[in-house]
Amino acid sequence: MAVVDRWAGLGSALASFLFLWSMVQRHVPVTISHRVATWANKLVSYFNPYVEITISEYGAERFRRSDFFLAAEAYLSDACAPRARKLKAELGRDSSNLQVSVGDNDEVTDAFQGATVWWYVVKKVPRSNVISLYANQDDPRTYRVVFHRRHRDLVVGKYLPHVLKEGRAVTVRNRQRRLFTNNPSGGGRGRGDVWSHVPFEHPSTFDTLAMDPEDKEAVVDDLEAFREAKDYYTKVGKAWKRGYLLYGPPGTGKSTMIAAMANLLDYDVYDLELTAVNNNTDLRKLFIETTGKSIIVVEDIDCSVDLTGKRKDKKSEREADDKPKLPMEPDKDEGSKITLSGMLNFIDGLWSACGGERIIIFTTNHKDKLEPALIRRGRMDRHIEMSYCRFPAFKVLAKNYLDVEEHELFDQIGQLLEETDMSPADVAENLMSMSKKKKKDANACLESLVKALKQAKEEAAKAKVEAEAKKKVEAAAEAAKSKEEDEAKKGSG
Ligand SMILES: Nc1ncnc2c1ncn2[C@@H]1O[C@H](COP(=O)(O)OP(=O)(O)OP(=O)(O)O)[C@@H](O)[C@H]1O
Ligand SMILES: [Mg+2]
Repeated sequence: MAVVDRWAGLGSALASFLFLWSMVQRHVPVTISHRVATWANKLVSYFNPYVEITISEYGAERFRRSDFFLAAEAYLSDACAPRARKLKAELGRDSSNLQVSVGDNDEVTDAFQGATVWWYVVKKVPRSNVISLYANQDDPRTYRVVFHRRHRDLVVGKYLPHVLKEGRAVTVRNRQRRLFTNNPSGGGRGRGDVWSHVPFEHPSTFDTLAMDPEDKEAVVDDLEAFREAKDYYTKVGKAWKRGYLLYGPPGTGKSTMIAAMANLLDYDVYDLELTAVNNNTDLRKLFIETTGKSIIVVEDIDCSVDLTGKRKDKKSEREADDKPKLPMEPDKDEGSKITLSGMLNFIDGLWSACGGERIIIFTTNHKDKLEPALIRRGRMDRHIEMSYCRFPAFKVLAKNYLDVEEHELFDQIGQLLEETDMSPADVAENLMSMSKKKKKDANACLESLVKALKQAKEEAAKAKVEAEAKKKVEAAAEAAKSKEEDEAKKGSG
């Protein structure tokens, strides 16, 4: 880098010369002084083979740090910090991770396709008599990127875009993922007004998720294909998003799977509570304020909106009838309700393409109650059934909870699980409660599970007998009633 400094020295010598020249230029015609200055500049650039590009911390938008600067900072901390002599360690804004970056007024060297690039971190010291209104801008920094002029095309055309791409990827890798929930409608305009967030720290992964291994592998493959498919979506002219419908009885792992998906893809989660949204306009606003690399979840979609478009809670829905829970026709009072058309726009409206890389997930306990238009392929691209715990899923739970992969009771448990519908949540609870008391005594846990399964089987058989008896009584009452009506008709005739 000494070479660069030597040329920088020559530049400043010539600058001093130009200053002296300006002192005497009032005695010289303007055109001549202008020419001399131009020649001097040409002379410097002719002999100085180095080119410099600066990246300022605050660009045109004075109140926001420039995206390129942030990407360059992340890139340097990842790729070049190990070679820097002065390092700066800080805690990320949302994270507990320690982030190490290149220190102020230091230089690092980077190599790219045979070209050497020098990076300088220059901190502008604030003038003592200036009071800044913006705390962050007290001491803005600038990156100077210096390279030989023969690499100009390479640096501008390839290296800087590479820095931007890699820097953004590092930022995504290092960020603390977040779980967002929507604030009640009527909030302001920014993301902070419509969504609140907490760190997303759910430990679920596909390894700990109990389900049929083949189904699990298919879901993982699908998600990984989606993540890599940016070019494909562009080629076929589709917004880069994918919809999943997770359906099945309570406690079968729908919410757990969403967390596993977020952990696999490294995405944020937006948990959309429809009962807190006033109308289609607010719904759109919420969608627009989501970012890329995110999963937008509507849990219990069948319980959120009814035929008239009013929101209701899960309990009152369960007491309601079996009609589809979203209106087919747009409601007349469109401004004050969420309608089916609003929901469809939410999923595949024009603005859903902004940013891309989003997954939309609906969960439900009653797939049959959903409006077919809402879940047709193309909107909900994949329908995933989460079912009661069968033997392959049980094996995952036994390994997770008890560290047991083989056991003499497995055959019996496998048989019982085929005959009895028990949710993975209930199976897990049996394994866990015993393991707490008996310090992970696998035998005792599995015996307790066998007992619970037998009991559940007996109860199911009893309920079946009772239901059949009730049906018979109802049929007999119905027959007696119609016989009475027939006789009454005959009597009156
Ligand atoms: N398939 C599964 N694999 C591993 N754990 C599971 C699974 N299903 C349920 N569990 C356990 O049971 C608990 C409840 O599961 P979860 O909340 O995912 O069920 P759900 O299908 O979303 O239920 P609901 O329909 O009531 O929302 C989880 O915290 C998890 O510990
Ligand atoms: Mg759930």
